[in-house]
Amino acid sequence: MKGCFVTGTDTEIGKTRIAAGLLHRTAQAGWRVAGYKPVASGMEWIDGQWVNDDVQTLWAASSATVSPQQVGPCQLRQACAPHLAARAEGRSIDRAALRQGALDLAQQADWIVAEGAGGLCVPLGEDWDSADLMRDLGLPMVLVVGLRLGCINHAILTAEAMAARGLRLAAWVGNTVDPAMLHLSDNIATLEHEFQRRFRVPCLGVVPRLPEATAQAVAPHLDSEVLAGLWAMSGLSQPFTRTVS
Ligand SMILES: Nc1ncnc2c1ncn2[C@@H]1O[C@H](COP(=O)(O)OP(=O)(O)OP(=O)(O)O)[C@@H](O)[C@H]1O
Ligand SMILES: C[C@H](N)[C@H](N)CCCCCC(=O)O
Ligand SMILES: [Mg+2]
Repeated sequence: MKGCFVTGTDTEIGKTRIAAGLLHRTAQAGWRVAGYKPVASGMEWIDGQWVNDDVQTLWAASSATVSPQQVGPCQLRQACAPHLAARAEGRSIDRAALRQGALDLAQQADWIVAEGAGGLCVPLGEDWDSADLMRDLGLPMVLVVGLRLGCINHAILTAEAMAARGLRLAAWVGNTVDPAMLHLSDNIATLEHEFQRRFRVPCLGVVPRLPEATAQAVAPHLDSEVLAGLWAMSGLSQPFTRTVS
C-alpha cells in the first residue's frame, strides 16, 4: 500500500483540506489517487441521502475510479467522538475491515491519502484507537498543525506520541486557523525549529486562511521538494510528466 496518513493537532483544524490538496497535487503529477476516511462521524441529509462532508471532499479530490462508500467505509451519523457515534447506533467499529478497506482501495489507486477522525489518540473501540489504525495501515504520517495559540505544545505532544507509538512522521503542514494569531510568522518559525531539532521533520507547507479552502487553492502551498520526498518515502518513484487538469 502506497500513500500517507494525515492526522492533526485537533479536530476542525484543516486535515481534510490539506488531504484534498495533497490528492490534487499528486493527481496533477499523473498518478491515480484516492482519499480514504476510514472512520467518519457527522452526517447530513442532502438531496435524499445521508452524506459525510469529509468523505465527499476526499472522494471529489480522488482521480482513481472509486465510490464514496470505498472512501468512507464507516460513516456514522452523530458529529461526536466516533466510538460514541457508533455506540449511539448500536454498532462497533470493525478494525480489520478498515485495514482491508485500505488494501482494496490501494488496488485501484497508485497512492492513497488517509485521514483520521480528530487527533492521534481518538478512541475507536474499547481497547484500540486511531494511532493503532495508523499502525495497521503502515503509511508515513503527515501532521497538520492548526495555527492558533496552543498549537506549539499540541504539535510537539502529537509528534512525541507518534514516535512512542512507532509511527513514522514524514512532514508537517501549518494551516492558518487563526489569521489574527499574534506573531504568526514567529510561531511558524518556532514550529520549524522544534520539528527540525526534535524530530528532523520538514515542513510541507504553510497554508494561509483562504477565501475558499478548495483542493485547488490549497495545493500550490505545498512545497514541491518536500512533497517529492514524501512520494519517494511512500514508494512512488518519479512523478509522470503527463499532467491531468
Ligand atoms: N486554510 C483555510 N482557509 C479557510 N478555511 C479553512 C482552511 N482550512 C480549513 N478551513 C475550514 O475550516 C473547517 C475545518 O476544516 P476541516 O474540515 O478540513 O478540518 P478537519 O481537521 O478535517 O476536521 P475533522 O476533525 O472534522 O476531520 C472547514 O470549514 C474548512 O473549510
Ligand atoms: C465530529 C468531528 N468533526 C470529528 N469528525 C470527530 C472528532 C472526534 C474528537 C474526539 C476527541 O478528541 O474528543
Ligand atoms: Mg476532516
